[in-house]
Amino acid sequence: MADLSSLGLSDWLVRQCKQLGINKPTPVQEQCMPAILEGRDCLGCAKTGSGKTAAFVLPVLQKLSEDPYGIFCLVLTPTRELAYQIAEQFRVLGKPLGLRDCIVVGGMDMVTQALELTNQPHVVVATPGRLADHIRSSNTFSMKKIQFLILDEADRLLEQGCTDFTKDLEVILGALPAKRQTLLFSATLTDTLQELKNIAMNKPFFWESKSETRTVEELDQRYILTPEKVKDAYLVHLIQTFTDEHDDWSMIIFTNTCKNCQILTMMLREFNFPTISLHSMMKQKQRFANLAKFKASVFKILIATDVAARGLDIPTVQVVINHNTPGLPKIYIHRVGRTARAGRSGVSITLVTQYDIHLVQSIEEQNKTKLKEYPVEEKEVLKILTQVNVTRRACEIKLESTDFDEKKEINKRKQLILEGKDPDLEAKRKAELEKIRSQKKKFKQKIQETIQRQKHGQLKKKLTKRKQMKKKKAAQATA
Ligand SMILES: Nc1ncnc2c1ncn2[C@@H]1O[C@H](COP(=O)(O)OP(=O)(O)OP(=O)(O)O)[C@@H](O)[C@H]1O
Repeated sequence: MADLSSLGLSDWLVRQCKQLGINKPTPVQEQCMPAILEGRDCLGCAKTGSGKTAAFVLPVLQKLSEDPYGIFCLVLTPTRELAYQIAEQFRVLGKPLGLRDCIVVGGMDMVTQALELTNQPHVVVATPGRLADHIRSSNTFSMKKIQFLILDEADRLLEQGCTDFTKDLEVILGALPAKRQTLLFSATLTDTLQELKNIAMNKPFFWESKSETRTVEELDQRYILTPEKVKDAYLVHLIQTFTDEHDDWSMIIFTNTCKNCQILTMMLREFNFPTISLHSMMKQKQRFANLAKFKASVFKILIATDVAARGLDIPTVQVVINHNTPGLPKIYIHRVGRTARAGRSGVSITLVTQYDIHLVQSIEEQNKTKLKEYPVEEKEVLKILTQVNVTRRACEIKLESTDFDEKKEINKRKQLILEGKDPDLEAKRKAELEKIRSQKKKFKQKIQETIQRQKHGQLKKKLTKRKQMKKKKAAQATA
């Protein structure tokens, strides 16, 4: 295996890596870094926890040290917490350069970000929505000279859907030079490969880890079959047994909605489990504070929605529990990838109800691995069933009394005001965007229908003509 200096990194950068415990390159780093240093676009698809962040941070810092200017590099990532994590890696590794970075994410003060952007930082790490807002609303900074555009978790940034980033990415790409290096990384790239290649300008270098499975060998993937109504009792029992059998541990529990996240946190606290939550209905400062407390092991259990499913690198996490079975195999891969990172071992346990069997089958099929059953004494679970369900119900009632849903709207408005935006104007803008989208959709449908009608018409004409020809031939034959 090559070493970091033979891959083209200067001594100062190799020394920085060693300080971080990065002594030998991982496969994705060994394969992708030389191509990036040669100036090529690159698509890197490697398993969770395999060092994809350093695979792009290191070559960017190497190139920046040869020609320091700002804005040199733009990194886009789907969540705010990931943006902070990536910026931290740039900062620590790029310290000898006096690296100036700027984090541009939602939920934080826009004016402060705008001032930082005007200082032309070397590296900008952003979530697409907020950066697009800055581009739309001001021309006090330019990205026309950037050398690198990086899409971390690229498939998530490019996927179409209700929360897609498409509009914002179009605005951002319009503000970048065509002549640049484009690097795209993710653990689940291949299903959107063509779209990814469209973004990457010139014959990208493509590398993906050879193994058939997307999850690492060190990950022990388990499941528990449980009726929906008994699921929470299994969860409490799992945490209790884990607490009894281990001293130094921490776990992430993924669930499907912000409300469930809130209720499960309240419920587990009733059982004196040190639990904290992370979801998109929380104020941004609270999200960062909770994540910091979990990373510092002040709380051992983090209950999160999929806002935490990708990229977060927290070495102490030994267990990931899926309180709900993820709807897509790739969500499963990213969730369980929060443990068993950088060669460490880890366990994932998915609570599978009678409604989720088909989901587990598609996870096993796509990931080419069989989940093994996790042994649990069912009678032990049934002993606490009533207590758990009563506690959960009490938490639900308590949450309802706080108007959690209405609070969502109030929070959103407050957040917008904090960010220096007018909530009513935002609501109007969103409504207009929605209207344009639905008009575009109707227009597309109309075109499709017209094409279908034309095809149908042409087909009809052909059939009539064929019939007439047949009749003519028949008449000639009888004449
Ligand atoms: N060459 C290396 N040797 C040892 N540890 C490394 C090396 N490169 C990165 N790491 C460490 O491995 C951990 C995981 O790295 P990173 O977060 O970049 O993984 P990833 O591939 O981006 O994972 P995900 O797909 O979940 O985002 C980090 O703590 C990082 O510091």
